[in-house]
Amino acid sequence: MSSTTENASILALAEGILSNTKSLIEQLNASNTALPTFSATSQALPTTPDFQALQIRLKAQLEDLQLLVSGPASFYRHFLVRGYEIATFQLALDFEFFTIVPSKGSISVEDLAEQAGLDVDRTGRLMRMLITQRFFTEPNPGFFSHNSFSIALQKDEEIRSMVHFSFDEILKACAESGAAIKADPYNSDGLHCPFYKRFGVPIFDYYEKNPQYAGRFAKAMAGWVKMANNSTDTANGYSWADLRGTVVDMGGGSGHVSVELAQAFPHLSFAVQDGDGTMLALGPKLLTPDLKDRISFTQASFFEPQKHLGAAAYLIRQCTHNWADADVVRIFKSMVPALEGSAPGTPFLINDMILPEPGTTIERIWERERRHVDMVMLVCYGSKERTVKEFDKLLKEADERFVIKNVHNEDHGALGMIEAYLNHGTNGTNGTH
Ligand SMILES: C[S@@+](CC[C@H](N)C(=O)[O-])C[C@H]1O[C@@H](n2cnc3c(N)ncnc32)[C@H](O)[C@@H]1O
Repeated sequence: MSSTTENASILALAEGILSNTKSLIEQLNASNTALPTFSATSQALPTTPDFQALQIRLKAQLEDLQLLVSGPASFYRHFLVRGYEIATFQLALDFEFFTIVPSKGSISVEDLAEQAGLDVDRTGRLMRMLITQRFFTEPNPGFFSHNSFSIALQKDEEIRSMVHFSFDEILKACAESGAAIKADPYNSDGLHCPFYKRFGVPIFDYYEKNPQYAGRFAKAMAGWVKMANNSTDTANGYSWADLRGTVVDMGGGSGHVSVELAQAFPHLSFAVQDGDGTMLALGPKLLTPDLKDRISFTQASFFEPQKHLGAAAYLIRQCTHNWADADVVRIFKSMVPALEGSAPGTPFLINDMILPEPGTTIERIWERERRHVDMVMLVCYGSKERTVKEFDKLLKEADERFVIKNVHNEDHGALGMIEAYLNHGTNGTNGTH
């Protein structure tokens, strides 16, 4: 359940919009940011938590006003054609309109069509459809230029990769959702999900077999960090300063999170583990000389018993959401020998998105952003994002002695941090430090 403006009159909504727009302008003035326009030279907006909170409030009001002003019939008239709007955008990405249209000046429809390798008629029709949605402009008939929204995809290859991969393989997988789930309505995992139905392999195997798309996926993930603004959630989500020793970063990929933490907390060392040797091999290249002795890389599967004993903490970041419940229980079980072999109270840190418990009153847009990612998991991995209660249940299923001691960032930020431990203390201790 999300907080709503459900019973607000359209006038109250409009007044709220006016008041929040004034606050937004004040924040922009205070940070010396020019007011946004559709011009290709419009300045980027701030990404501070205060500004984002205001954006979310305003967007919820704008959305409600738009819905109420439209009414259901007119709303569905526009909703049902989103598939065509998405097809237009997919074509613009596939035919590289965003990079072909020059950053300054304009390009004729004929030149754009020739460079894109597409006929002039459909090039013009696609561009004019996009323009109605506020991507690109047509300053003179038959000549196209960028606006602030289209140029954003030219300027940043990582953000463009995130958008393109979403409109390519992920959209194709989404289109198989009905067929995949109807074929097997009671099973959901990497082999029973729309991605598997579309491509015949689990998603990680797909990228192993298609290195050209694996490269775009890696860039897309870097783009997502910029768009979701979540890079600081791990560093701020736990009291790393209180730890001493080595943090094991399970499923750490190239180790980019360990690198960031090692820079922020120079007293700690990190042992990055990942199942994928190729991703792991990228890690040592990220290391500056001062980090070389503090970060190690080992190929290890988190489904196998954890071999690194006596760590200061075990971190698993953005991995549990890729796996179905039964697999997550296996991952948690594989931690038990290491936690038994470590000091009582050694933290097991699960750093993943946390969904609100049903019935919690929160911002609708905030919840929707989390449910978007939950749907990514459903479609691409047959897995899910979880509430704290769901994590607790899986931990207990793996071993009754798991206890959740703390939850950080539960109701703000993009990623939460569950601080669990294995209660194996002796002499009546409860296992905590
Ligand atoms: C979504 S990425 C998260 C990477 C990193 N922890 C982060 O937060 O950016 C999931 C990672 O899990 C790794 N992975 C998949 N299966 C694994 C396994 N069985 N054992 C260890 N790592 C695995 C993938 O190679 C990938 O690096």
